[in-house]
Amino acid sequence: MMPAEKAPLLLVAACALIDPDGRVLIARRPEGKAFAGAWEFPGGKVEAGEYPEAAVVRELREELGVEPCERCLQPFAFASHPMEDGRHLLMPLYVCRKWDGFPDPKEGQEIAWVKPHDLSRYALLPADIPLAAELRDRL
Ligand SMILES: Nc1nc2c([nH]c(=O)n2[C@@H]2O[C@H](COP(=O)(O)OP(=O)(O)OP(=O)(O)O)[C@@H](O)[C@H]2O)c(=O)[nH]1
Repeated sequence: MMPAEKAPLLLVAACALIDPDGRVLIARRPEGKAFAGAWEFPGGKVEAGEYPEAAVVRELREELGVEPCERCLQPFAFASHPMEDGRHLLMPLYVCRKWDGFPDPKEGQEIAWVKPHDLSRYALLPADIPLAAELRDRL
């Protein structure tokens, strides 16, 4: 798909937590949010003046109550995807294998630990589909 010309960028940062069995944590967007019911990688919008790694740490804390150390966030891939509202999504995806705490959904979202091969069985957000394929092929 060709990105639209001159679309404002939306910078979102996301993270695939990976457990010792190689499973990836995905979360289901709760009711009330855009794309409710779709599965995604934990993360969110990068705020003004924030850098992406800090946004990931903040969002993992807010959404799941886990504390990754920033240096455990490994850049893995990115999504570049036109959005329905005319903006263009740019989303770095990090992977992280070490964090403090147990993931506990703080926003009523469902979570699942999924083998990379099985990610395609979930209704992922469209921008995440190529990322899931990369996780399957490269993890
Ligand atoms: N967190 C996250 N957002 C994603 C992913 N894939 C993807 O297209 N997005 C899009 O990126 C945007 C992130 O917004 P968000 O609503 O999660 O961010 P946020 O928590 O900061 O939102 P808020 O405005 O409700 O506080 C949404 O448009 C969402 O659809 C993903 O894997 N994880």
